[in-house]
Amino acid sequence: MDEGVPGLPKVDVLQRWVAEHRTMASLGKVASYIPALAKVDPMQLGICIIEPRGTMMTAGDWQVPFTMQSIAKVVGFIAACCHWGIPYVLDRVDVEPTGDAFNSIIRLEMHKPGKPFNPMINAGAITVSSLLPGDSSEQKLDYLYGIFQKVTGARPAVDEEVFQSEWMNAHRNRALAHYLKDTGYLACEVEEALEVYLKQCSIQVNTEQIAMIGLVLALDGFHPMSRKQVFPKEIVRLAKALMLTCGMYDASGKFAANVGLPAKSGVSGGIMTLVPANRRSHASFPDGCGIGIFGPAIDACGNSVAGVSLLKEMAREWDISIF
Ligand SMILES: NC(=O)CC[C@H](N)C(=O)O
Repeated sequence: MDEGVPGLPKVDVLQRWVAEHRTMASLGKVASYIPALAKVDPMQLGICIIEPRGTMMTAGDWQVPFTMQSIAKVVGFIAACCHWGIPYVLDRVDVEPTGDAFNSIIRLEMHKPGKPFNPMINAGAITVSSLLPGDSSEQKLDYLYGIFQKVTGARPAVDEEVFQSEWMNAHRNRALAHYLKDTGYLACEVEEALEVYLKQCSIQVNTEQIAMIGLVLALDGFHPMSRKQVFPKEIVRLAKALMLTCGMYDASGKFAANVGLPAKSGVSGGIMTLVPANRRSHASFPDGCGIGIFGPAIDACGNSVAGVSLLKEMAREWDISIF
């Protein structure tokens, strides 16, 4: 723990904030359109912050496992870019925010027919899943899990109950995938792309693992523990730009205004965010950090209510906005 280390935020401050912001969860609801997610205790809130030297600050329900959901869209996008290069991927998915819900279908047909707006919404992420290398869902997932493992050191586990629950209720995602197949943007069969996409959503993590991914992104793809450049800098920069502009769905603008960090949320209540190295004289995290949050009660946009509220307080008090 960093408590008492000069220049670092105090863990007891963080714990007090978690206790205060946990109450905000009553303003949100756990996602119910995936039945397995509806069973979770909505009042949980946990956070893990990891700095490049490996120092960790934690509070609340930081060890509770949850599924990555849309946070995995960042890893999927990085994986596809690592294999194909950026131009090939961006020919198939754009980098523009939509202002629509994460599972919205409406713009696909209305604008640039069929080309998904960005990889952080479902249409874009399903397209990205179809691009992963391999001739089967197993091979594609194997590649994706390998990318995940480069950061966390472990092969990810899929929560089978959540996956089955999503698979049986994936009507809207299936509709998106069929539309993408029709317009030629899906690089494999519909069921294969859906299996890859929904299994990546069902990867089980806790706040420490997503903080670790956030930290590697903060360091432009450099892994401070293995001391290897695990992803090319250009790809990580693009992923962070997408997180900032599209990562919190149609609340991305408000999040940039109120918090000012690249972030990605998921309907299970996770938020992965990061602070880049900051040379401002009183910077709270001068060498940067990765932040993982879990708070399962979400708002109408699909973002953790207590998690966003906690991050606003941190941004205000610790001056961690990138702007
Ligand atoms: N916003 C999310 O986290 C969405 C992920 C979810 N598995 C879905 O596709 O509906």
